[in-house]
Amino acid sequence: MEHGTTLTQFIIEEQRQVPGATGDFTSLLNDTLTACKKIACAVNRGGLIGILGSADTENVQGETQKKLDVISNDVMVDALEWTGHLAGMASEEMDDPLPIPAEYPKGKYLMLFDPLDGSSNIDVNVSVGTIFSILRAPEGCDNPTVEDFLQPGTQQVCAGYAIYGPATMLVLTTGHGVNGFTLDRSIGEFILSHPNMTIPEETGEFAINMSNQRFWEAPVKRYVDECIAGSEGPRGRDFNMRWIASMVAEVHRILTRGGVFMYPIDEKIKAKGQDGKLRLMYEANPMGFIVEQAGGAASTGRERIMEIQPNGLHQRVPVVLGSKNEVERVEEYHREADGKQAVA
Ligand SMILES: O=P(O)(O)OC[C@H]1O[C@](O)(COP(=O)(O)O)[C@@H](O)[C@@H]1O
Repeated sequence: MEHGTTLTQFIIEEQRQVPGATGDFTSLLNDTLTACKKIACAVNRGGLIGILGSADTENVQGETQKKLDVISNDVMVDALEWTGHLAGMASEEMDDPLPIPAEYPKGKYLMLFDPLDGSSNIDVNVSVGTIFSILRAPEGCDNPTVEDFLQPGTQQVCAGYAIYGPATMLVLTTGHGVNGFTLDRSIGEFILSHPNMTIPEETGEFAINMSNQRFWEAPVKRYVDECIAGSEGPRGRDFNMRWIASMVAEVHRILTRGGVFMYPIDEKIKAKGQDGKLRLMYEANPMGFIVEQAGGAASTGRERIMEIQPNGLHQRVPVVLGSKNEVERVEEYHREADGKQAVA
């Protein structure tokens, strides 16, 4: 595809390779693009129209919502509920699945999304984003239950994210590689700018919230200590560290120049009775699909994320993703530690 290709043209030409494609999926993606453009506009003008700061409401995660969390969620719902392509949708900001109102036709897809990822960065003007995952709805399903959404990541039809940074970009996969599109505000179109994004297997860059170090499990402590020990240590080479606190921005950096991103389980998270920080259905699964399609790997440290059978809409999981060799090394350290624990 030559540069200058719009995302709509890209998807239409890709769908022509899909036997029996009806155009539904292409339209659903177009509706999602429109929502992301509207969110980009709101994020961009946030300080001018008084929508920065907290909404003083809590979401199902027990987190205080930002005004833009709520606004972005409403934008996604308004852009998607009337289109006739969805049977239902679910979001980080909504406790339960949202059925399609009776006055609108129902469709054959389910959409899960994190309307604004990296919320802690909104007010400080650091990159944030929207993450989405598209699944097929069970045949003839008009009113999807939670169970209908609980499909492993391997069942995703499409996964993508919009990143609202110096440039607004949209990166997605439909299972045929990963492509990045930049919003050309002069024409209001996403244009192919990063064809066939791939993650190098080797990297010298890791990302983790170091302030949680004292709570980490032994395999993560060992991996990070060895990176920090650099050329004098067992890895025999130096590593750089990054932490933006927006998963979208971390994954985008890794798709652009490699790296490994970790939000492992730790004693602090366990003490809250949780299984991780990040959510499986609308953070780990879509990012796992994108990373794997770009030649990387996505794991909990102990298993492939995309093979997890979900047990809840807002289920949390540990996340280790990025350059394949590093993810496999972290998994190896978990096997060794668990093995030692199993023997002990
Ligand atoms: O606050 P911490 O521990 O640095 O965690 C940052 C992580 O939490 C998140 O902000 C969670 O996502 P939300 O902002 O959608 O709740 C990730 O984007 C990011 O990687």
